[in-house]
Amino acid sequence: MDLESIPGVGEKTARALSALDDPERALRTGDVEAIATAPGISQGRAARIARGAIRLEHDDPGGFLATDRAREVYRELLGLLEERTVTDYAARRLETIYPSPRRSRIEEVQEFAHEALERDPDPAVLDALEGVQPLREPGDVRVRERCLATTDAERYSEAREAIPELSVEIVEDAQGLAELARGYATVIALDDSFAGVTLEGDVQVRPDALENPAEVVPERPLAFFARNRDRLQAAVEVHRAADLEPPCELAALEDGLSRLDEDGTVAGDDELDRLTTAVDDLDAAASAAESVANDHLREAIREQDVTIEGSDLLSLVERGAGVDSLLSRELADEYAAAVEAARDHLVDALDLDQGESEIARRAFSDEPTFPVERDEDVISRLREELTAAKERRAGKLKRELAADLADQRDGARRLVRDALELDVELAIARFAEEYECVMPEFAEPSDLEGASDDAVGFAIEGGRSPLLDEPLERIDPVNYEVSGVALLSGVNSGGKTSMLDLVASVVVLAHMGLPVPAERVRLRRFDDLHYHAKTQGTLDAGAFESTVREFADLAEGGEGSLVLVDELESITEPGASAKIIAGILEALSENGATAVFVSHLADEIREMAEFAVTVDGIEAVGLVDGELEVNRSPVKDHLARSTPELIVEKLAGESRDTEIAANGGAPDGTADSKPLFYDRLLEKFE
Ligand SMILES: Nc1ncnc2c1ncn2[C@@H]1O[C@H](COP(=O)(O)OP(=O)(O)OP(=O)(O)O)[C@@H](O)[C@H]1O
Repeated sequence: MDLESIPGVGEKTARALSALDDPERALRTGDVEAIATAPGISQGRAARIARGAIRLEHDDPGGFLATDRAREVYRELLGLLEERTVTDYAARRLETIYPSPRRSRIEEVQEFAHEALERDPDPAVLDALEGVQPLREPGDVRVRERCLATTDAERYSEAREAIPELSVEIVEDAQGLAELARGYATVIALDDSFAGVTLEGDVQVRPDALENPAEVVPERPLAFFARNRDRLQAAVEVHRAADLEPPCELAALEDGLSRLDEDGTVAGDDELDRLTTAVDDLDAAASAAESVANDHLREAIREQDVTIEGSDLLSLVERGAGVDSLLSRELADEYAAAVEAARDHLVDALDLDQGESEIARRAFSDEPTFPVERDEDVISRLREELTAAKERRAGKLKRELAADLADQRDGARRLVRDALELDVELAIARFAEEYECVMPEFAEPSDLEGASDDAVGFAIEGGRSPLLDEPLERIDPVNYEVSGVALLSGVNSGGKTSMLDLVASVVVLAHMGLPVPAERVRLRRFDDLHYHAKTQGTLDAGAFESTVREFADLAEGGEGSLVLVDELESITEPGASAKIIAGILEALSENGATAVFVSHLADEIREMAEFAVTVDGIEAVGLVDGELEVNRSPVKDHLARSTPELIVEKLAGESRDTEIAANGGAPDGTADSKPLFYDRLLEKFE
């Protein structure tokens, strides 16, 4: 894919994108999180780039949302969908779903949405999703106890490049290797020439090391799993809770993860734990062993009566001998017992094996001294021995675990991706469930050929606007169908604006490829949506001029457009408004656009227009306790009575009833002049 051909992607961004692991996959699947890992690309920009790539793929000219209000409606709908995601990934991914005029794009998302509607937003799945996040690449791994060695300068550079986790050292000869082995637990020699050389310490000759980095640094593959352990675990739980088909063997992955600590070390191995504890506790255990011996000896000396002949004492003193000699002469057995207790303590406390015990026992000499002291050299040797054993064990376990997990890496990536995609699907499923949505039916132009008279613009049955603040059960489902151009009249607060919001929401969601909040919706595929909200107050001359200009553009290219306009008359004086609106409607009608204009001047506009413009009406069916009772579904071809007319009608009716009551049953027209007045007003409305 030529990245620069994506709308909105210039040379610099293309370069940033090509730094991604698999830019095409990220763009094709709308993986905003992955795109946003490219240098200098924010999440918002990543979503725009993903939308650009989709537009390129579907040859979509863009610009479906042609006005501010249309864009606002899209944002609000997107907000409602995003509210229903658990992960940030899903929220960002939803931003790549936008209204498109292209059939191929709509059908692509529809296919996804159909699958989404099959999903069950089980709370256990939503809970498990809380822990899922896109996988992180492990940071720099440094392994200090192992090094690579070579005599060759070229090989040295190669090694540094291939295995940056380890130090690489240049050596002259086997002597150099031996020196290195003193500083590192393991030395890996890269040159063939060292084959057969035997040296003290763990020195391995592996000329193939650079080709098998995972064997030399199992820490590398393990770091990926260690860094992402909790995320992977959460993704496993999502698959279980949602009963999803897993892309890898869950039990094997879980087993591998359970053997891994977050810092990349292998967990749950008794031998490694024993060695680690022994190294950590060595000093403390040696001190405790000394105390055991000294307490023992002190006790023994205290209880012993030491009898010594004068001549012996004299010879001892003359030889300058100390109490040690006395100990060896008089308390040899007690001393031997005390030292034995110290040795046993050290071996037991550190849980040493036979070879280690042999070294440990030498830490306390048979030569009597008081107080008893450990031999530091022996303790150091023991420490080296234990540390080397620990490293060997850890290395072996890491290599085994890395080999077990190596095959799981791709599966693990899929596992997390599938879990995150499920969140996107569940958000759509929850939206559809909460707003009782259905998939809309698109009437393709071919379906309409030869049937242009009853060609549908849109037809909504039982629709409920998701933009209304009311809870769903308080919203009356409405029906409305328009083909061509229509005026929508109606009582104040009858729901005209809400109707336009509903039409816009349904059309936007349908062109996103998503389900719509209605019992049934049929519509044609539109090229763009021009939704003009009600302007607050009269526009000044400049703003008025620019609005008229906008409509001039519309009048030029309205075929395929859906135009929704709310009370355009407020832009100027009523008389002028009616004329302008009539002119706009004529042009739109000639161009074959679909349009709904909400207006209180429907009657006047109809008179001005040079074609038979349809006027639909949202009517009050009566007044209940001073409140209008409204039939919120517009009546086709029917100018709705205005609220004042309804009130006058009500007053006329009431005063007639009062008169009848006063005259004992029949109105005579003499008792009161009010009914006459109300009737006169009513006549004006006819
Ligand atoms: N379908 C519906 N079900 C329930 N309530 C609704 C419905 N449609 C509108 N309403 C309620 O009626 C109120 C007024 O609606 P809306 O603003 O759409 O009326 P309007 O006819 O455009 O009013 P105006 O003539 O003053 O511009 C809304 O705030 C909403 O609470």
